[in-house]
Amino acid sequence: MSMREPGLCVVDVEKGELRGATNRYTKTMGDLAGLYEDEAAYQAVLAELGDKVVYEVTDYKPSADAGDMIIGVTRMIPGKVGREYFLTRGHIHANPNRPEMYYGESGHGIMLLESPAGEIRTVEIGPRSLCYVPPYWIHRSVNVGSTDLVMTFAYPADSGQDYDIIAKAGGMRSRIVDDGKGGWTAVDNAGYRFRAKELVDSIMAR
Ligand SMILES: O=P(O)(O)OC[C@H]1O[C@H](O)[C@H](O)[C@@H](O)[C@@H]1O
Ligand SMILES: [Fe+2]
Repeated sequence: MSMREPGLCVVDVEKGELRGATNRYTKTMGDLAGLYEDEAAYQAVLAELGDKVVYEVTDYKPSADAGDMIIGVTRMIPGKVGREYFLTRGHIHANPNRPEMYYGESGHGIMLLESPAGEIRTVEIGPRSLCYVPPYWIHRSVNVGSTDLVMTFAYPADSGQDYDIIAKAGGMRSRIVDDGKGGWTAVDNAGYRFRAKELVDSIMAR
């Protein structure tokens, strides 16, 4: 690795972005086709939101070198598709043994995690919560609040993102839905298919 200059960015909690970021990544509802359980509700929300940004990431990426680090901010608007709260696409790191941390800035979120073998964990994130995503866990954030969910994150620069792992399993094993009392609950995803043991073993060997 070569010497690099120190950096400084400022987390703008109100805007839900990182001032001084080198990249911006945005998703509209149209980019999230096939992720929600209720297709009719998805079409209705899509028609309502059009090209509105549903979540965005602003990050500072000095390099993609092993040992370097990416820092950034993610912001997701509140809402539901049917009973299901707004979510990010979700991924496992392409180098699956890389971790991540998320720090709650504002709003109320859930980090939904799934191991390659299909175990599920949920971590509730509010302001000043620091969530540790260990190596090998598939992760997706969900906004279960009524305001923007804003989180700061950091992860190794050579992590990468693999989205196929979720798509091939028919989604994540659980969905985060309205519990009917203004809160949230995790329910089974009826379309979920467990990964073959050989695939789980090969991921865990990396
Ligand atoms: O990549 P997605 O699953 O769409 O999630 C959006 C973003 O979530 C987090 O903030 C990660 O640190 C980003 O690297 C990722 O791109
Ligand atoms: Fe990640």
